[in-house]
Amino acid sequence: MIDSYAHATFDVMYVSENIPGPTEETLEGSDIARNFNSQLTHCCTCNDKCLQDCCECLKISGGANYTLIQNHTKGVYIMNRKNNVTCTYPVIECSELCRCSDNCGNRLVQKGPINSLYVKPSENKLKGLGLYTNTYIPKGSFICEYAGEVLTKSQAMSRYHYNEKHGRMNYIFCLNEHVAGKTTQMYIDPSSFGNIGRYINHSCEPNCEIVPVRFYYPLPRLAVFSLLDIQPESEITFDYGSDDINNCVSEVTRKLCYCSSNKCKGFMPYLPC
Ligand SMILES: C[S@@+](CC[C@H](N)C(=O)[O-])C[C@H]1O[C@@H](n2cnc3c(N)ncnc32)[C@H](O)[C@@H]1O
Repeated sequence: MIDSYAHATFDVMYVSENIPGPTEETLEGSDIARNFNSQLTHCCTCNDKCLQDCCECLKISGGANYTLIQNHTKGVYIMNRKNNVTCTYPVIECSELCRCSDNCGNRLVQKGPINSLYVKPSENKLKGLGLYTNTYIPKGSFICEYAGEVLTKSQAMSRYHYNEKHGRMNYIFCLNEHVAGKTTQMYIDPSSFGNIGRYINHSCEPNCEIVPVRFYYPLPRLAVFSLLDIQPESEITFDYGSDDINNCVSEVTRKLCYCSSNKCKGFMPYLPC
């Protein structure tokens, strides 16, 4: 994958995609590993371009994943699926394991992030840094991954409490993956190993969402897709708690949200405990 944002800093090791966190010899650790392995090795035998009716990767995904739209300069692939479909089927892209060509329309996230992103302090300094775009992004576009270490719940909770105790920002994202009637929960932490997506702030009225996408290897990718047309110089945001998993904590302990949307709920979502 080409990721032109890759760079080294003294406190963050840049990784373009999710990496496994520390091994955990527990039931939870082996459950997550089993789930990952069961997702491995999907591939198709299409000759060139993949079509919905015969491509195995598209069949598992419940239909076409992406659609090519044309504008006057170039074609752009956008997400083709409604939210309820995304929840029921995993998004599986074609990959090196498949026989189809590299130009197959079912390869998007693996081509890497768009190249218009930059990091700067947010308008409200209390949010810290934020991720911005210097070009227009059409609705449905893939922007970048939110990549870091994949952790079990107990690992995530212990890091979360450590961050709280030491007044450090929390980067851990809880992914609820709903596939075939089963929900798998996993935690992604880009604080020490992360990519450009680690700078995306929360908004109660976001312009992006996270979609789990798989190709080639079993860890899911957290792909950030635009929910709206995004204008140049806008901040990229998603809702950290869109599954409404946050009602188990009293409001006293919750952090204030500075997203400045008219629909702001006042508090940041909280990790499920
Ligand atoms: C994934 S990081 C985002 C990048 C971070 N702002 C930075 O400077 O590196 C998440 C952290 O950013 C801050 N943050 C993100 N969205 C926020 C919001 N809407 N209101 C207040 N703080 C926010 C919180 O400290 C949160 O723990």
